[in-house]
Amino acid sequence: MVERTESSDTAALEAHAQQAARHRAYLHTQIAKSDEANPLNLPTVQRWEDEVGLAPILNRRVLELDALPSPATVLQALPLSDFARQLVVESREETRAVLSGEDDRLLVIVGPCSIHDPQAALDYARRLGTVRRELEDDLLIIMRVYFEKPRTTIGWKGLINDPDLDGSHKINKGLLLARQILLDVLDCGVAAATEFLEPTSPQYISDAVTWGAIGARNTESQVHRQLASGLSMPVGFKNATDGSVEVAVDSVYTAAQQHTFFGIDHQGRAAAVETLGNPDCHVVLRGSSSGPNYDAVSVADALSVARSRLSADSLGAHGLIIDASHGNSGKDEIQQARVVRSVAARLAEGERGISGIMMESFIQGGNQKAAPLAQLEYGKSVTDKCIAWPETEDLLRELAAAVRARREL
Ligand SMILES: O=C[C@H](O)[C@H](O)COP(=O)(O)O
Ligand SMILES: C=C(OP(=O)(O)O)C(=O)O
Repeated sequence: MVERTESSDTAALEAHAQQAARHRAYLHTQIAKSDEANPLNLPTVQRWEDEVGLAPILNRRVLELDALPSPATVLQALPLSDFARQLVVESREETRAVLSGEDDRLLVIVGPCSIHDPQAALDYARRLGTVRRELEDDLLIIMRVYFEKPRTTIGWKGLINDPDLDGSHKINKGLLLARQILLDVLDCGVAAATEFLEPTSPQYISDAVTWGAIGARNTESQVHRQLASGLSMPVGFKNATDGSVEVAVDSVYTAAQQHTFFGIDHQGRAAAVETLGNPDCHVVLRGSSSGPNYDAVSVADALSVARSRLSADSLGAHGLIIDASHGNSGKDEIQQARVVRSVAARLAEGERGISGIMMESFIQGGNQKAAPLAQLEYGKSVTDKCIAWPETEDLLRELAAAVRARREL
């Protein structure tokens, strides 16, 4: 097991609370500013096609180009505290160790399907922080802090894209708000997981992320595989929505290689990005439109595909993660809890191929239709149905007991 330092001690957290409160007050000023017409005094983007006489053929379907702050501007305005930086470094290393089997704990990625309300996110993070510390000998708990939602067709695309949930798409505000929430979650002593969807958004938030996901709708995308090859944290590739595990294994293989692709640097300038390859990628089994794949046979099959594919190229194959939601539960929170219990039972019987589990959970169970915050019930998902907090606590304790049982075998 990776040695844990003082960062998880209650005393260190309390000492940190004052600094975090001052930090939050500052951040609120920044967010308020971002609601103004021209946050951070950004230059107006000129319709260049008019100037060069290309208006009849260029940007014919582009309504508006609004300037965004550079990643460096956002990172400098909202920096990680020393405490948060240490938590990210340690928790990334712990995650890598759990995935490779050096650490016998279970990785648990748990939290709302999507973040829409900063207050509810922080409330959830505080609850999770307490359980995280209580169960840290058996579970490595990381909170789902998801700001970008991949849609099957159309729908709310998450807090970064539309922070006011009203179709106004204030991405300037969304970026700052998302970053503030991540900093707040880390300051509670809770490491964060997120899905990376837009290829340039990681430059604004990835320093605060311990585990990244590439979702089922993007797992076969070259752009996302390239992105993962340059990310600094372990990344899980979901199986495809049609159930294909092979495309996720191909992703793990591809993301481990070096790539050169289009991106932006921290000043927001277009850049050819050259990456080293990410050896800490792995598969996430999330079920599919044709049914679940969390059962023992599906897990063994996925591991065997991954091991033969990756060891042939001298790449270490990690254990995999079961996503108890999505295709594994038909997005039903009652079924999701059953999936978690079934996985816990198998762990207790000695299953070692499963390194982690993902659960969608929030303060209240179920979900509601996305709408502006004032019209919403507090602490309830605006995307997929979530397990309520009291049951989440029970499930976390059951998973910890299963890990202890597995250890004793
Ligand atoms: O996790 C959330 C959803 O499952 C995902 O964004 C797809 O949602 P949709 O099918 O409702 O668009
Ligand atoms: C969208 C998600 O999952 P998937 O890509 O498996 O549908 C998610 O985890 O939020």
